Amino acid sequence: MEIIRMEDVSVSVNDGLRDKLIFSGLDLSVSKGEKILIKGRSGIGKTTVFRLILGFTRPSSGRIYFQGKPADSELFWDIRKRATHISQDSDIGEGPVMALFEEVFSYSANHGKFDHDTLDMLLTEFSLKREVLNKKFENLSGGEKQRISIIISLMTKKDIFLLDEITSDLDAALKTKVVDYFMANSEWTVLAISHDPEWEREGVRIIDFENIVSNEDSVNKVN
Ligand SMILES: Nc1ncnc2c1ncn2[C@@H]1O[C@H](COP(=O)(O)OP(=O)(O)OP(=O)(O)O)[C@@H](O)[C@H]1O
Repeated sequence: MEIIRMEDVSVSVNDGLRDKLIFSGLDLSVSKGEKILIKGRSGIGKTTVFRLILGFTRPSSGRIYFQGKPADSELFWDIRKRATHISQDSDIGEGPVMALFEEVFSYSANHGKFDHDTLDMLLTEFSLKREVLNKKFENLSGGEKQRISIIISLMTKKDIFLLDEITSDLDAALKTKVVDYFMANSEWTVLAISHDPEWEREGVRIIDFENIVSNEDSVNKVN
């Protein structure tokens, strides 16, 4: 079943001086349960695709459908209820890690989703000791921050995962564990932006962003 469809989508942003085209001509179809790896050079617009899916960036032209329906403000709310975005910026908070969990799970959208057993299971799964919960988030290593972000995201019980470079600071064994975890659930739809070859697994659709959009650079190259 197709859950997300983009047709001929262009995105422009105003950088304060002028409207700048980020890309145009994006066609993308995502089926439920699919695992997709998005590759492409820095700045080409990969994260922008996640923002389009969540409705935080609107297309300047083209169409977005969610389960066959044209996406409007109401539908973007439905998507946000089902989707979790782990940002490339792993600095998601300050203060004790446990307080961060308490804060995230106090939001009305996440009410009732916190449970200690799942947290313990996920800490073990990703090789974190329970003591990490008492440490200040800002003092954790990059890899620890990434794993805490992953755990928070998993505990919100969503089924669409938008993962932006979530394994960049992990060692090889942990990269494998994280990718294994996201691959194992056939119900989850996973879109991962990554430069890690670890994501290039059998069954993963690899999209080279460079090949599916046009942008000013590619126009310049042609001319
Ligand atoms: N709100 C905005 N205002 C101005 N420029 C923006 C805005 N949002 C995105 N951009 C620009 O659009 C381009 C694409 O950004 P995006 O984050 O999608 O790229 P990316 O492919 O994910 O890059 P990276 O791999 O470095 O994360 C960049 O040049 C970025 O500076």
